[in-house]
Amino acid sequence: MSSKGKLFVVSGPSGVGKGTIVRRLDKTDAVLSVSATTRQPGKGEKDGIDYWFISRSEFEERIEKGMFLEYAEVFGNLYGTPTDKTQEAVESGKNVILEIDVQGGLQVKKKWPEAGMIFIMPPDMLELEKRIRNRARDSEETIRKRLEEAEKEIEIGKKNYQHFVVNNVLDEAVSEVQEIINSH
Ligand SMILES: Nc1nc2c(ncn2[C@@H]2O[C@H](COP(=O)(O)OP(=O)(O)O)[C@@H](O)[C@H]2O)c(=O)[nH]1
Ligand SMILES: Nc1ncnc2c1ncn2[C@@H]1O[C@H](COP(=O)(O)OP(=O)(O)O)[C@@H](O)[C@H]1O
Repeated sequence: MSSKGKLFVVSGPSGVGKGTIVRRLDKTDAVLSVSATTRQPGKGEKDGIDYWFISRSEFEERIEKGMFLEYAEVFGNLYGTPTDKTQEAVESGKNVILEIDVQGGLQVKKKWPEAGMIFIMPPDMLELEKRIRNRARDSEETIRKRLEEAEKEIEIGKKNYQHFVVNNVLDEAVSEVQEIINSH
C-alpha cells in the first residue's frame, strides 16, 4: 500500500522564473500538472506537454461539467487544472505540482487546505522587468501590463501563501523549493 501524494501550488509574477524552477525539481516522486488553456501555443510548445491547448467553447464546456480543480482568466486567456489527472497522480502516491496564478492558488487552498502554498518572489522589480524583457516575447504594452499585475500578485501572495522563495540565484531557489516539498 502506497500512501497518497501531496499537492503543491507554485505561484509568482510572470517572468519571475516559476517555469524554470518547477522544471528542475526532482520528478522521482512528483509530477507537474499539465493545465488546459485557451491561449495559442507558443513556438516549440507541444499539446499535452506544455499545456492542453483547447478552444474557449471546449473550455467553457469543461467548466460546466466541473472538470477543473480550479481555473482563472489570466491576461485574457483561460487556464485550468484538470481534476482527473491531479486526482489520479495523488492516488498513485505522486506529489503533484501546480504552477498556476494566485487566483487559481486561492481556489486550491479552499478546496484542498493541506496543499503546500509556495510563492516565488523576484529579487526586486527591476530584475523582474529584465527577465520579462530577456524573454523577448512580449510587446512593450504587454510588459507594462505584466509589471502592473506583478505588484498585485505579490500583495495577494504575501497575504495568502505559506512559503516564500526569492529567485535570485537559480540553483539556490530550486533547492529551497525542493526542501519545502521534501519536508511538507
Ligand atoms: N489559475 C491557473 N493559472 C495558470 C494555469 N496554468 C498556467 N497558469 C498561469 O497563467 C499565467 C500565464 O501563463 P503562461 O501563458 O504560460 O505565461 P508565463 O507564465 O507568463 O510565461 C501564469 O501566471 C501561470 O502560472 C492553471 O491551470 N490555472
Ligand atoms: N534565477 C534566475 N536568474 C536569472 N534569470 C532567470 C532566473 N530564473 C529564471 N530566469 C530567466 O527569467 C526568464 C523568465 O523565466 P520563466 O521560468 O519563463 O518565468 P515564469 O514561468 O515565472 O513566467 C527566463 O528567460 C529564465 O531563463
